[in-house]
Amino acid sequence: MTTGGIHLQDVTIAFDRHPAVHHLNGSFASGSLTAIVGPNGAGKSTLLRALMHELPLASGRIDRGHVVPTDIGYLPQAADIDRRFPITVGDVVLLGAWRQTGAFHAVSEGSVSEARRALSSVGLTGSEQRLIGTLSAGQFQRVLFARLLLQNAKLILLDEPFTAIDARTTHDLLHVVRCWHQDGRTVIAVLHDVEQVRAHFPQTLLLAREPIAWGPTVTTMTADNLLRARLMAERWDETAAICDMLDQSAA
Ligand SMILES: Nc1ncnc2c1ncn2[C@@H]1O[C@H](COP(=O)(O)OP(=O)(O)OP(=O)(O)O)[C@@H](O)[C@H]1O
Repeated sequence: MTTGGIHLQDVTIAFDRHPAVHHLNGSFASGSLTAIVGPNGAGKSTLLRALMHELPLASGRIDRGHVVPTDIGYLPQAADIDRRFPITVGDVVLLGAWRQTGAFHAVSEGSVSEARRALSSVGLTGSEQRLIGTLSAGQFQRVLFARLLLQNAKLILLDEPFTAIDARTTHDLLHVVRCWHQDGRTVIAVLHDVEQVRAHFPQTLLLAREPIAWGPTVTTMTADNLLRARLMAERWDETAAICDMLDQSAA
């Protein structure tokens, strides 16, 4: 499943002209498994949203190779999802089949069987009829992974997929991530657990609004680099305007 890789050239992303990510250059190789790590407010979620076309760039460019928007599977942070909506587990998983069904077409028997299989592979066999509001946080995260399985995306973006999730669920969902990687999909995950990154993610982008290091995890996740990222975060000027930031880094 080749995507041609995702190439970033001098990418800057800003909100109201305040830069959240700036001067980011580098590539996510096709089929790579990368963690994005950095302090709170480092621009990690912002970068994911730009990768999935949700945010415009203030400058620079992202070349997504052969990846079109429908090839991208995205898991937002759990806090961004409202679970009070009265729909069933089966319906949430079937949303992953929207590329086949479109907006107004009936769901095929094939998609229903796939949804059932996807739920089984995340340990939720037979839970199709449950309302999502009745699930634990870990069970709901399994459902969202099942939806991604059904989507069959080439590029998978996960925003803090294991935050506030129990160890058993994390273990099971890390297995799903490994399978995606073995299938040759490109997987990028925002994570905070340094040991988890070292154990399971071969590549890391260490971000503190600007890149601290990007490459093999063994060379990027050093104590020195982690300290640099933390010190950068302590010095952030939240009111800095985009032009000032660009001027400073050119100086
Ligand atoms: N919609 C928005 N409007 C204005 N500013 C925003 C918006 N989203 C993010 N920001 C700002 O952009 C910066 C980067 O935020 P982002 O959420 O990308 O950081 P993060 O690295 O994902 O942080 P965390 O680890 O806390 O989730 C922060 O200063 C944040 O306040």
